[in-house]
Amino acid sequence: MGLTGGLGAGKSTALAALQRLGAVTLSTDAVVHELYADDEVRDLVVQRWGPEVAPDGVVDRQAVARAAFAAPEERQWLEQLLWPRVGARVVAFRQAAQDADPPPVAAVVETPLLFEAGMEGAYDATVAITAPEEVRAARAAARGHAAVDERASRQLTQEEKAARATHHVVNDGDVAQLEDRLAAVLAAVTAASGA
Ligand SMILES: CC(C)(COP(=O)(O)OP(=O)(O)OC[C@H]1O[C@@H](n2cnc3c(N)ncnc32)[C@H](O)[C@@H]1O)[C@@H](O)C(=O)NCCC(=O)NCCS
Ligand SMILES: Nc1ncnc2c1ncn2[C@@H]1O[C@H](COP(=O)(O)OP(=O)(O)OP(=O)(O)O)[C@@H](O)[C@H]1O
Repeated sequence: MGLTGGLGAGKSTALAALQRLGAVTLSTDAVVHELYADDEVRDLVVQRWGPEVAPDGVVDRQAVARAAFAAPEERQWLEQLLWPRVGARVVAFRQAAQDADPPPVAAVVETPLLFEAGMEGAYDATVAITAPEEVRAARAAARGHAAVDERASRQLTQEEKAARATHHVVNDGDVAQLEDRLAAVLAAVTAASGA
């Protein structure tokens, strides 16, 4: 299953809840973070944007975000560098889930740009997590991400994500409520796949 949602909607919180419910999970944001520890990736971003994006040889993601969201072609360059590498990790994760005995309840991949990247066809079902705009904006602001407006403008709106997804979960209560709603989604997905 593919899981998505806007900035600060609660994707990571939902992914953790799904893991508690017995799913195996992968966060593509976490994969991206790991990829920056790869020397090849680090050297390529330094070649493009200069040593200030990796002070002391360690990639500073805030600095990368500022450089990447400064212009569409910079963002595109970064996405073209990272997405194939992320894709390879997703394929390996799904293969491992398929080979597991006993099989997990579900294999869930969190992908913020699931629909924007045209990846939805790769999943049997998709779920969009949304939250009331004011809650989401406050949570996103508390994260202190660089280039929040630029990230948001590269994404579909919450309404569009919800309309495209097989399942839509509103994260407007506490974490226990979110988990209950996700349990219902898991039950529906499992029933639909005949598992
Ligand atoms: C720009 C980077 C360095 C910022 O790192 P940072 O630690 O500040 O943020 P993090 O990676 O945790 O992402 C937080 C959120 O930002 C948003 N975001 C990330 N990349 C993008 C993007 N290319 N376009 C729009 N929004 C994005 C997502 O909503 C994501 O959940 C990093 O996100 C990155 O390398 N992005 C490019 C790769 C990508 O497209 N990742 C998305 C998943 S494959
Ligand atoms: N139902 C909830 N109740 C209380 N706090 C929540 C709830 N859902 C999420 N949060 C909090 O809101 C913040 C953002 O949630 P989370 O990290 O899950 O969102 P995200 O969509 O993955 O964000 P990002 O786009 O920044 O990666 C976190 O600090 C999280 O603990």
